[in-house]
Amino acid sequence: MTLAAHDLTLQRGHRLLLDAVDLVLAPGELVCLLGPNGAGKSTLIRCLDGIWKPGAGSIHIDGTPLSRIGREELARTIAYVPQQSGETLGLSVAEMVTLGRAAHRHRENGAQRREMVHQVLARFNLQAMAQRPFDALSGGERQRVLIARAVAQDARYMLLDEPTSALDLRHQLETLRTVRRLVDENGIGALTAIHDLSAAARFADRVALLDQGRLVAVGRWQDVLTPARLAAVFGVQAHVGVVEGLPYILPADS
Ligand SMILES: Nc1ncnc2c1ncn2[C@@H]1O[C@H](COP(=O)(O)OP(=O)(O)OP(=O)(O)O)[C@@H](O)[C@H]1O
Repeated sequence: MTLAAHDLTLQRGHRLLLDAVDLVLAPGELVCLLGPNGAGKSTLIRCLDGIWKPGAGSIHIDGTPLSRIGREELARTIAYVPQQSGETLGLSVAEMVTLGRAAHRHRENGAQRREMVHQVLARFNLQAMAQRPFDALSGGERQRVLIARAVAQDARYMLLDEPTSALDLRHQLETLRTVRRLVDENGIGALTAIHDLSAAARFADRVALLDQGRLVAVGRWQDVLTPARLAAVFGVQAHVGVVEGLPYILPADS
Protein backbone atom coordinates (compact mmCIF):
# COMPACT_ATOMS: atom_id res chain seq x y z
CA MET A 1 0.00 0.00 0.00
CA THR A 2 1.82 3.11 -1.21
CA LEU A 3 1.60 6.08 -3.50
CA ALA A 4 4.82 5.61 -5.43
CA ALA A 5 6.49 7.77 -8.06
CA HIS A 6 9.36 6.27 -9.96
CA ASP A 7 11.76 8.10 -12.27
CA LEU A 8 9.22 10.89 -12.78
CA THR A 9 10.30 13.34 -15.44
CA LEU A 10 8.43 16.31 -16.86
CA GLN A 11 9.75 18.74 -19.43
CA ARG A 12 8.13 21.97 -20.59
CA GLY A 13 9.89 23.54 -23.54
CA HIS A 14 13.59 23.23 -22.81
CA ARG A 15 13.07 23.21 -19.06
CA LEU A 16 13.14 20.06 -16.99
CA LEU A 17 10.54 20.69 -14.26
CA LEU A 18 10.95 17.21 -12.75
CA ASP A 19 14.10 15.21 -13.23
CA ALA A 20 13.93 11.47 -12.45
CA VAL A 21 12.05 11.89 -9.16
CA ASP A 22 11.58 8.79 -6.97
CA LEU A 23 9.28 9.20 -3.99
CA VAL A 24 7.16 6.76 -2.00
CA LEU A 25 4.39 7.85 0.36
CA ALA A 26 3.06 5.22 2.75
CA PRO A 27 -0.20 5.22 4.72
CA GLY A 28 0.37 6.52 8.23
CA GLU A 29 3.16 8.91 7.37
CA LEU A 30 3.43 12.64 6.86
CA VAL A 31 6.07 13.76 4.39
CA CYS A 32 6.87 17.45 3.94
CA LEU A 33 7.98 18.53 0.49
CA LEU A 34 10.52 21.35 0.69
CA GLY A 35 12.51 23.43 -1.74
CA PRO A 36 13.04 26.94 -3.09
CA ASN A 37 10.49 28.77 -5.24
CA GLY A 38 10.24 27.09 -8.61
CA ALA A 39 11.87 23.85 -7.39
CA GLY A 40 8.95 21.79 -8.70
CA LYS A 41 6.90 21.09 -5.55
CA SER A 42 3.52 22.01 -7.05
CA THR A 43 4.47 20.26 -10.28
CA LEU A 44 5.24 17.02 -8.43
CA ILE A 45 2.00 17.23 -6.44
CA ARG A 46 -0.04 17.85 -9.60
CA CYS A 47 1.56 14.84 -11.26
CA LEU A 48 0.86 12.63 -8.24
CA ASP A 49 -2.79 13.70 -8.32
CA GLY A 50 -3.04 12.94 -12.03
CA ILE A 51 -3.69 16.57 -13.00
CA TRP A 52 -0.49 16.70 -15.06
CA LYS A 53 0.88 13.77 -16.97
CA PRO A 54 4.62 13.22 -16.59
CA GLY A 55 6.67 12.84 -19.76
CA ALA A 56 8.38 9.74 -18.39
CA GLY A 57 8.36 7.56 -15.31
CA SER A 58 5.48 5.95 -13.45
CA ILE A 59 3.05 6.55 -10.61
CA HIS A 60 1.42 3.61 -8.85
CA ILE A 61 -1.25 3.68 -6.18
CA ASP A 62 -1.28 0.53 -4.10
CA GLY A 63 0.36 -1.21 -7.04
CA THR A 64 -2.06 0.02 -9.74
CA PRO A 65 -0.85 2.52 -12.36
CA LEU A 66 -2.46 5.92 -11.77
CA SER A 67 -3.61 6.03 -15.40
CA ARG A 68 -5.79 2.92 -14.84
CA ILE A 69 -7.73 4.42 -11.95
CA GLY A 70 -11.04 6.06 -12.84
CA ARG A 71 -11.86 9.61 -11.78
CA GLU A 72 -14.28 8.71 -8.98
CA GLU A 73 -12.06 6.03 -7.53
CA LEU A 74 -9.12 8.43 -7.72
CA ALA A 75 -11.14 11.03 -5.80
CA ARG A 76 -11.80 8.46 -3.08
CA THR A 77 -8.10 7.62 -3.03
CA ILE A 78 -6.34 10.98 -3.21
CA ALA A 79 -7.55 14.32 -1.85
CA TYR A 80 -5.76 17.35 -3.25
CA VAL A 81 -5.59 20.73 -1.53
CA PRO A 82 -4.59 23.33 -4.13
CA GLN A 83 -2.94 26.63 -3.27
CA GLN A 84 -6.01 28.39 -4.60
CA SER A 85 -9.44 27.23 -5.63
CA GLY A 86 -10.54 27.43 -9.24
CA GLU A 87 -13.93 28.87 -10.26
CA THR A 88 -16.37 28.45 -7.38
CA LEU A 89 -19.61 29.66 -9.07
CA GLY A 90 -20.81 31.49 -5.99
CA LEU A 91 -20.90 28.37 -3.80
CA SER A 92 -21.25 28.72 -0.05
CA VAL A 93 -18.71 27.32 2.38
CA ALA A 94 -21.00 24.38 3.20
CA GLU A 95 -21.51 23.67 -0.52
CA MET A 96 -17.74 23.78 -1.11
CA VAL A 97 -17.17 21.24 1.67
CA THR A 98 -20.05 19.12 0.31
CA LEU A 99 -18.15 18.90 -3.00
CA GLY A 100 -15.65 16.77 -1.10
CA ARG A 101 -18.36 14.09 -0.86
CA ALA A 102 -19.00 13.97 -4.64
CA ALA A 103 -17.13 10.71 -5.17
CA HIS A 104 -19.09 9.08 -2.31
CA ARG A 105 -22.55 10.13 -3.56
CA HIS A 106 -23.59 6.62 -4.63
CA ARG A 107 -22.63 5.20 -1.23
CA GLU A 108 -24.48 7.53 1.12
CA ASN A 109 -27.87 9.25 1.33
CA GLY A 110 -28.50 12.97 1.77
CA ALA A 111 -28.80 12.76 5.56
CA GLN A 112 -25.50 10.90 5.86
CA ARG A 113 -23.83 13.44 3.59
CA ARG A 114 -25.17 16.40 5.57
CA GLU A 115 -24.00 14.80 8.82
CA MET A 116 -20.49 14.24 7.44
CA VAL A 117 -20.29 17.85 6.19
CA HIS A 118 -21.60 19.10 9.53
CA GLN A 119 -18.85 17.18 11.37
CA VAL A 120 -16.12 18.52 9.10
CA LEU A 121 -17.39 22.11 9.40
CA ALA A 122 -17.34 21.71 13.19
CA ARG A 123 -13.87 20.19 13.18
CA PHE A 124 -12.54 23.25 11.33
CA ASN A 125 -14.62 25.71 13.32
CA LEU A 126 -16.36 26.85 10.14
CA GLN A 127 -20.00 26.52 11.26
CA ALA A 128 -20.46 30.28 11.70
CA MET A 129 -19.46 30.94 8.09
CA ALA A 130 -21.14 27.86 6.57
CA GLN A 131 -23.68 29.87 4.55
CA ARG A 132 -21.33 32.63 3.44
CA PRO A 133 -20.16 32.69 -0.19
CA PHE A 134 -16.71 31.10 -0.43
CA ASP A 135 -15.52 33.97 -2.63
CA ALA A 136 -16.31 36.48 0.10
CA LEU A 137 -13.90 34.90 2.59
CA SER A 138 -10.39 36.03 3.40
CA GLY A 139 -7.45 34.15 1.87
CA GLY A 140 -6.77 32.26 5.08
CA GLU A 141 -10.44 31.38 5.61
CA ARG A 142 -10.60 30.06 2.05
CA GLN A 143 -7.51 27.95 2.66
CA ARG A 144 -9.16 26.37 5.71
CA VAL A 145 -12.28 25.58 3.67
CA LEU A 146 -10.19 23.90 0.96
CA ILE A 147 -8.52 21.74 3.61
CA ALA A 148 -11.94 20.95 5.12
CA ARG A 149 -13.19 19.92 1.67
CA ALA A 150 -10.23 17.54 1.32
CA VAL A 151 -10.92 16.06 4.75
CA ALA A 152 -14.59 15.54 3.77
CA GLN A 153 -13.30 13.61 0.76
CA ASP A 154 -12.14 10.92 3.19
CA ALA A 155 -9.35 9.67 0.93
CA ARG A 156 -6.43 7.39 1.79
CA TYR A 157 -3.83 9.88 0.62
CA MET A 158 -3.77 13.64 0.90
CA LEU A 159 -1.63 15.99 -1.19
CA LEU A 160 -1.46 19.54 0.11
CA ASP A 161 0.15 22.43 -1.76
CA GLU A 162 1.36 24.95 0.81
CA PRO A 163 -1.78 24.64 2.95
CA THR A 164 -0.53 27.07 5.59
CA SER A 165 0.83 29.85 3.37
CA ALA A 166 -2.08 32.23 4.03
CA LEU A 167 -2.79 31.21 7.62
CA ASP A 168 -2.09 33.08 10.85
CA LEU A 169 0.12 31.46 13.47
CA ARG A 170 -2.71 29.70 15.32
CA HIS A 171 -4.34 28.35 12.18
CA GLN A 172 -0.96 27.20 10.81
CA LEU A 173 -0.50 25.13 13.95
CA GLU A 174 -4.09 23.88 13.96
CA THR A 175 -3.87 22.86 10.31
CA LEU A 176 -0.63 20.95 10.71
CA ARG A 177 -1.94 19.30 13.87
CA THR A 178 -5.09 18.29 12.00
CA VAL A 179 -3.07 16.73 9.20
CA ARG A 180 -0.85 15.01 11.78
CA ARG A 181 -3.98 13.61 13.48
CA LEU A 182 -5.43 12.36 10.19
CA VAL A 183 -2.15 10.55 9.62
CA ASP A 184 -1.92 9.12 13.14
CA GLU A 185 -5.59 8.31 13.79
CA ASN A 186 -7.01 7.60 10.32
CA GLY A 187 -3.80 6.18 8.84
CA ILE A 188 -3.81 8.37 5.75
CA GLY A 189 -0.57 9.14 3.90
CA ALA A 190 -0.02 12.89 3.58
CA LEU A 191 2.43 14.82 1.42
CA THR A 192 2.51 18.55 1.97
CA ALA A 193 4.56 21.24 0.26
CA ILE A 194 5.59 23.84 2.80
CA HIS A 195 8.12 26.67 3.10
CA ASP A 196 8.32 26.72 6.89
CA LEU A 197 11.28 24.41 7.48
CA SER A 198 10.92 24.46 11.28
CA ALA A 199 7.26 23.42 11.06
CA ALA A 200 8.19 20.69 8.59
CA ALA A 201 10.86 19.37 10.97
CA ARG A 202 8.38 19.46 13.83
CA PHE A 203 5.46 17.71 12.17
CA ALA A 204 6.86 15.46 9.44
CA ASP A 205 7.98 11.86 9.69
CA ARG A 206 10.24 12.51 6.72
CA VAL A 207 11.12 15.55 4.65
CA ALA A 208 11.85 15.53 0.92
CA LEU A 209 13.98 18.32 -0.52
CA LEU A 210 13.52 19.33 -4.15
CA ASP A 211 15.90 21.58 -6.03
CA GLN A 212 15.53 22.45 -9.71
CA GLY A 213 13.27 19.45 -10.30
CA ARG A 214 15.60 16.98 -8.61
CA LEU A 215 14.94 15.30 -5.30
CA VAL A 216 18.26 15.99 -3.57
CA ALA A 217 17.49 14.30 -0.25
CA VAL A 218 14.70 12.41 1.53
CA GLY A 219 14.72 11.27 5.13
CA ARG A 220 14.65 12.42 8.74
CA TRP A 221 14.83 16.20 8.99
CA GLN A 222 18.06 15.99 11.02
CA ASP A 223 19.73 14.19 8.11
CA VAL A 224 18.24 16.29 5.30
CA LEU A 225 18.22 19.85 6.66
CA THR A 226 21.89 20.20 7.46
CA PRO A 227 23.47 23.68 7.36
CA ALA A 228 25.63 22.61 4.40
CA ARG A 229 22.61 21.43 2.39
CA LEU A 230 20.55 24.49 3.27
CA ALA A 231 23.43 26.66 2.05
CA ALA A 232 23.70 24.67 -1.17
CA VAL A 233 19.97 24.58 -1.96
CA PHE A 234 18.65 27.88 -0.54
CA GLY A 235 21.90 29.87 -0.59
CA VAL A 236 21.32 30.74 3.08
CA GLN A 237 23.51 30.10 6.11
CA ALA A 238 21.28 28.72 8.85
CA HIS A 239 21.43 27.61 12.44
CA VAL A 240 19.78 24.23 12.95
CA GLY A 241 18.88 22.88 16.36
CA VAL A 242 16.26 21.87 18.90
CA VAL A 243 14.90 23.99 21.77
CA GLU A 244 12.68 22.33 24.37
CA GLY A 245 12.05 19.48 21.97
CA LEU A 246 11.07 21.76 19.07
CA PRO A 247 13.28 21.84 15.99
CA TYR A 248 14.29 25.18 14.50
CA ILE A 249 15.96 26.24 11.28
CA LEU A 250 16.96 29.86 11.67
CA PRO A 251 18.62 31.91 8.93
CA ALA A 252 21.88 33.41 10.20
CA ASP A 253 22.63 37.09 9.91
CA SER A 254 25.35 36.94 7.28
N1 LIG B 1 2.29 25.43 -16.87
C1 LIG B 1 3.63 25.58 -16.83
N2 LIG B 1 4.34 25.63 -17.98
C2 LIG B 1 5.67 25.79 -17.95
N3 LIG B 1 6.40 25.93 -16.85
C3 LIG B 1 5.73 25.88 -15.69
C4 LIG B 1 4.33 25.71 -15.61
N4 LIG B 1 3.97 25.72 -14.31
C5 LIG B 1 5.09 25.89 -13.61
N5 LIG B 1 6.15 26.00 -14.42
C6 LIG B 1 7.55 26.18 -14.03
O1 LIG B 1 7.94 25.01 -13.37
C7 LIG B 1 8.86 25.30 -12.33
C8 LIG B 1 8.38 24.65 -11.05
O2 LIG B 1 7.18 25.30 -10.64
P1 LIG B 1 6.40 24.83 -9.36
O3 LIG B 1 5.16 25.68 -9.28
O4 LIG B 1 6.23 23.36 -9.39
O5 LIG B 1 7.43 25.23 -8.23
P2 LIG B 1 7.25 25.24 -6.64
O6 LIG B 1 8.41 24.48 -6.08
O7 LIG B 1 5.89 24.77 -6.27
O8 LIG B 1 7.43 26.78 -6.36
P3 LIG B 1 6.79 27.78 -5.23
O9 LIG B 1 7.52 27.49 -3.96
O10 LIG B 1 7.14 29.13 -5.78
O11 LIG B 1 5.30 27.52 -5.16
C9 LIG B 1 8.94 26.83 -12.24
O12 LIG B 1 10.13 27.27 -12.86
C10 LIG B 1 7.74 27.29 -13.03
O13 LIG B 1 8.03 28.52 -13.69
